[in-house]
Amino acid sequence: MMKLGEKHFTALEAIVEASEKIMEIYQEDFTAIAKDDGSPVTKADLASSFIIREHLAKTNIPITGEEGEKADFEERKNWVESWCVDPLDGTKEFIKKNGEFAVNISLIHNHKAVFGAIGSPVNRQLIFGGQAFGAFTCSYDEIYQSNKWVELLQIEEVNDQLMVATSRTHHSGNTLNVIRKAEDKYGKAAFIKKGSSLKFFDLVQGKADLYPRFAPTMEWDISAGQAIYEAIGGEVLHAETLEPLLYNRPNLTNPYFIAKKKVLDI
Ligand SMILES: Nc1ncnc2c1ncn2[C@@H]1O[C@H](COP(=O)(O)O)[C@@H](OP(=O)(O)O)[C@H]1O
Ligand SMILES: [Mg+2]
Repeated sequence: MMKLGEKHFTALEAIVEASEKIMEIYQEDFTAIAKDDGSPVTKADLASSFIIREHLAKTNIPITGEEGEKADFEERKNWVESWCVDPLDGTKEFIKKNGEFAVNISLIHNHKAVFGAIGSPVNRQLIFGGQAFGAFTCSYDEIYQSNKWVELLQIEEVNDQLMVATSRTHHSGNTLNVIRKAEDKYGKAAFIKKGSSLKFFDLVQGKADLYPRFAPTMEWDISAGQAIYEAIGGEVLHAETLEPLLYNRPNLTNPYFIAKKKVLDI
């Protein structure tokens, strides 16, 4: 297994520092404004984006992110390596003040998510890793104490009761079809409802077996989680082709997908 390098630590630091700013704003009376696409944005999204960009600028690797300039595909198609950043994933949950938001950073290499890190600002906990590194969890205070990191175990079994992760706010009929199919094989499912990429905390710890998503998401919502999950026997598959999702695509909106344990057979 490879050890994390300087750029990976820069990403972890960026998440910790951005999270501190997010939590400062979380305690205040902030307001949300609507973006051009109608989705909400707050001072916290923008402040977090600024901090993360400042950190990642040290790596000289270009960035695709939810907030800030997005390069055209004409330029992006030449990128061998790029960061993909969601400075505040789950803005709706942040506004509702239910704690279910996250900060996501992934590293894309030739369209594949090779490293990912997700931070929970409320719990001050990180998950991070990739196929070359393995996957780990640690608290925000432990990023430079690798002896305190907990290595996440390879996922080898489906839970006795099938556990399905779902969005708190975005659903569709097809999600139910996939769940029914899995239930035919594994019995009645129970649900873990959670906003944002925090769902990947449940997936990588094996608590959730399946996360079918037949509603829109963007590259920065899922790529970090995919990199970590793939390191330990999880997969994130295009719902139609059943191929792993690729990134830095012309269209940054993801296809519908199914994230699941590899051992879960549907
Ligand atoms: N109509 C839409 N188009 C694109 N992405 C959407 C969308 N509706 C929701 N999303 C994505 O779904 C994410 C929330 O996921 P969930 O429903 O699992 O909590 C949002 O993250 P942001 O809050 O960062 O915008 C957003 O990126
Ligand atoms: Mg998001």
